[in-house]
Amino acid sequence: MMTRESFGIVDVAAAVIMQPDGRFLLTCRPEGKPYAGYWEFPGGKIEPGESPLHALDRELQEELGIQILHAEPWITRNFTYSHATVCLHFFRVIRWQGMPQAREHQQLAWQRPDQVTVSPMLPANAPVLRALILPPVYAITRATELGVPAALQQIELALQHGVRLIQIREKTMEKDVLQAFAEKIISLAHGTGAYVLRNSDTILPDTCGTDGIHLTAPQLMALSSRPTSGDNWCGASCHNSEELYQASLIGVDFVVLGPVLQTSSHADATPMGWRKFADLIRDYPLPVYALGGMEPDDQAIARELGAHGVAMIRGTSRL
Ligand SMILES: Nc1nc2c([nH]c(=O)n2[C@H]2C[C@H](O)[C@@H](COP(=O)(O)OP(=O)(O)OP(=O)(O)O)O2)c(=O)[nH]1
Repeated sequence: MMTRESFGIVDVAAAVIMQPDGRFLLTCRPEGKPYAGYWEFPGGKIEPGESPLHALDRELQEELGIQILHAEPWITRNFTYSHATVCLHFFRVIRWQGMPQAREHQQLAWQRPDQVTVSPMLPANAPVLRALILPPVYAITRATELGVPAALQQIELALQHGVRLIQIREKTMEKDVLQAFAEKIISLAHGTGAYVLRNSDTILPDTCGTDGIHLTAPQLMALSSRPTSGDNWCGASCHNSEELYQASLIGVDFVVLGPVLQTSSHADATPMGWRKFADLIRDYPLPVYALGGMEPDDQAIARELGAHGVAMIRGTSRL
């Protein structure tokens, strides 16, 4: 029987073991393995007949002596090494039993997403570390509808409730008003360490002080490469598998997929529902935010189905 391994693809399950304060565990590959001395997420090869989650549970027991109590599927990335092409199935492990111990005499290090202090890292893992910096909630402005003072108040409150990623999505706002609005948001957001992206359909220039761009789906489909330099964030709006594929091809940092549920901001759009959402993002390489009718409580279901988090326009006022 032809298996994925006979085509040279090695399936691997890997864990982002996360503390409530956002720190996660990296381990150093022991002597005797390819890339010994490189840092990686705990995990290992999936054996024939095993599900990725079972394989991960087995590996974490063998390597660290812990048992998974709650894990969420996250992203799935392929990478070609000289020894093999690996397909890495990442999970976020939120609860576990036991205290991680170095059962294979490997070094262990708890790290912060924005401040990784160990190296070298396995080459496949750079985008994974970058993805871990992304916060769980993506807030989208609606000042055209609310008026600037109310929109600023809503953003200020959202920042106080921990929101760390904001998109300015004012497509019809007059230039001077938009620039003043953007300046205020950027100053509020940067005061808390939050990132601000500008929607590519606004008239804000790329020198306006935002931390990157959010592409509309038509703009995403028209591009042949990622528009910003590596340091700037680049997100994209997707509604179907073609757009998701294009986003992964040009290598944006994350996507927003929807509408998942009915939403008054796009009342004429047919929502895809959670089942289709989960089907579309299964084995997808980039972090995905669910969009469309999202409320703060929807974070749990979105993550359970493999999303990175939720994007909200109205829901931010209920955080
Ligand atoms: N565990 C893990 N493996 C990774 C990561 N990133 C990455 O490219 N890999 C690659 C390295 C290896 O080619 C492959 C994992 O294979 P492995 O040899 O460590 O698997 P294993 O623990 O089952 O080892 P073994 O019993 O076969 O010796 O996946 C990561 O973050 N964690």
